[in-house]
Amino acid sequence: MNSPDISVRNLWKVFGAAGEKIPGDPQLSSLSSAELLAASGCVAAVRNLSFDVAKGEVFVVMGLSGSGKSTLVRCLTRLIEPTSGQVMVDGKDVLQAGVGELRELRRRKMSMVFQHFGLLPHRTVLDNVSYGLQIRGAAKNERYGRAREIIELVGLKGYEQHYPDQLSGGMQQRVGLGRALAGDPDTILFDEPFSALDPLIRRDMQAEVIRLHKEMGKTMVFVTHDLSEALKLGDRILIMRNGEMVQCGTGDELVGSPADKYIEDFVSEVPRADVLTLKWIMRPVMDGTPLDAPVLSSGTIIRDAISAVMHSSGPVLVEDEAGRIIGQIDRDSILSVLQPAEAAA
Ligand SMILES: Nc1ncnc2c1ncn2[C@@H]1O[C@H](COP(=O)(O)OP(=O)(O)OP(=O)(O)O)[C@@H](O)[C@H]1O
Repeated sequence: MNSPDISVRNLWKVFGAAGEKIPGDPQLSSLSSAELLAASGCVAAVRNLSFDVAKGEVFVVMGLSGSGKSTLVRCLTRLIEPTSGQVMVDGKDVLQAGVGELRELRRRKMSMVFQHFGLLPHRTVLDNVSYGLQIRGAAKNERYGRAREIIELVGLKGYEQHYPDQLSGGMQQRVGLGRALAGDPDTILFDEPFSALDPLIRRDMQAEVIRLHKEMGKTMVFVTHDLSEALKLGDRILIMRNGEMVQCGTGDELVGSPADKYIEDFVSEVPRADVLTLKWIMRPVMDGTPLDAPVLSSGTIIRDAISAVMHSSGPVLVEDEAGRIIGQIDRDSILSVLQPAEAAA
């Protein structure tokens, strides 16, 4: 992994009057959510989480409603005050930051895109996008120049003088995205940004995030409760349940090697051929496999290998990143991961 952009250690957020004493109390902290609520009146929304987000990574936080995703992402910039733990950004602990440092962190390093857009209704698109630069004290020419570039980047050229209520939901979220990008932060935090949008617009916006990530390479922390969105966007996905981490890994790790029954159920509907790579289905090379057989990379998604394998008269060899042959696959290995209807086709 690249050097981490964000490093979270033993982070807790416990809501309730006695919240402060829960993390350090071995008895209370080991209770289930329901037991803790009954015993102390507290809700542990984030429980002892530790993880790193690498520079330039798209890190998805996923879980059912109430699992603690929003609380976690808000704790990263202390929009919600964590109860205990450590959040390191650029080698500094956010939990120790003073008011001024925190303001700088939110203005320059980490911007947030919210589900309900959070736009200023009486300001134009241009003023909404340049707002962050205005409160940083940037001169009018500079902030409008930068805002116009960003407006073009997020596909809203021509709408500079429109007001939020003159735009569709998808366009309003483009403004939200533009506003987050305008200050050129290192990291963008997204809290379920597309869940209020129609499915088609949502797909457009997902593609937009993928494009912007490719072009700008920013670190992104993306909260969603939608597994297909998580798999589409995430380099890695952290799955939460009742404030705890159940598993954190790449999409193919979650689908190919679920940590427990909960994750197994979560990923049960995912078309495995679209997510798993050849490394998950290859077998050792067998005696007698011709060495001039076709070769595919172990990182190939199974769906993309179907044609080559089905058209090959024998097995297909699998190589690792260094070009070493590490296994083989054949028609049966492909058929074993296809849905019954696909396999019959
Ligand atoms: N201000 C608060 N006071 C008390 N409990 C809270 C507060 N905010 C959140 N909670 C509780 O913390 C838990 C986690 O909530 P959170 O909103 O982080 O979950 P979520 O996974 O983001 O859910 P959703 O997908 O519905 O937004 C829930 O049990 C919630 O009721």
